[in-house]
Amino acid sequence: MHPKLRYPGLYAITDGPRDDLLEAVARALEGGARLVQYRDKTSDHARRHAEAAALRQLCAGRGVPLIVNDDLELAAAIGADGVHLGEQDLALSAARTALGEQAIIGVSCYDSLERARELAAAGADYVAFGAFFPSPTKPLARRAAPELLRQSAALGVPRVAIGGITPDNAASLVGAGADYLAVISALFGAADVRAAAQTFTDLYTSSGIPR
Ligand SMILES: Cc1ncc(COP(=O)(O)OP(=O)(O)O)c(N)n1
Ligand SMILES: Cc1ncsc1CCOP(=O)(O)O
Ligand SMILES: [Mg+2]
Repeated sequence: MHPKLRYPGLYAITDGPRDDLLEAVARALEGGARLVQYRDKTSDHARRHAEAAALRQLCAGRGVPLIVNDDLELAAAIGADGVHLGEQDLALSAARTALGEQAIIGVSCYDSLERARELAAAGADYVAFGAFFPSPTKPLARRAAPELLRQSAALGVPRVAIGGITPDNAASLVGAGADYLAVISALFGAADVRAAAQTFTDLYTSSGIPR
């Protein structure tokens, strides 16, 4: 297990571009977010670099890892803790070579236990499944069943759940074994980001589930 992935909980994924990005992430951290992912699908390189660098500083000050979505070069340039890769992104082996052994490399496995087994064996630091629910951010995302979380318990790496997760449906995923709840809209779209984060965090601190 990667030493920086010892603490399960909320995995806050950004929904930018937005003017108050740093402020919003600061609130998510106050609400207990354990991991942050910078996810910005635009091609404004200068803004993306500046935002990612500022987030790195913010997260490092709280001892929370910052992961960059898709963009290995940006992750390396700002000294991020790691990168998240999907099936359309570069290969795990290329990212490992570029970022080194200490980097957190997470991979999307969608609804595939087979892909999770393969990538965990190849050195992925966490595997992500989903979408578990209809996602406002990615309406066409492939769907996965909570059973997958139970079936993947023996993989030996943390399992992340993503897709349409809200305070109302998250408990079932925690109960099925999700080590992290990756949330975009129900977190950064909330009127009170800190309170929303705290609600997800409380599912771990009050669940009594040993982690
Ligand atoms: C934690 C986490 N899980 C899944 C994804 C999705 O990755 P991907 O399939 O590459 O899709 P995009 O996010 O790049 O649109 C993720 N980013 N983070
Ligand atoms: C990136 C991604 N991959 C599967 S669903 C999703 C988006 C999750 O966002 P939301 O929490 O708003 O459903
Ligand atoms: Mg991707």
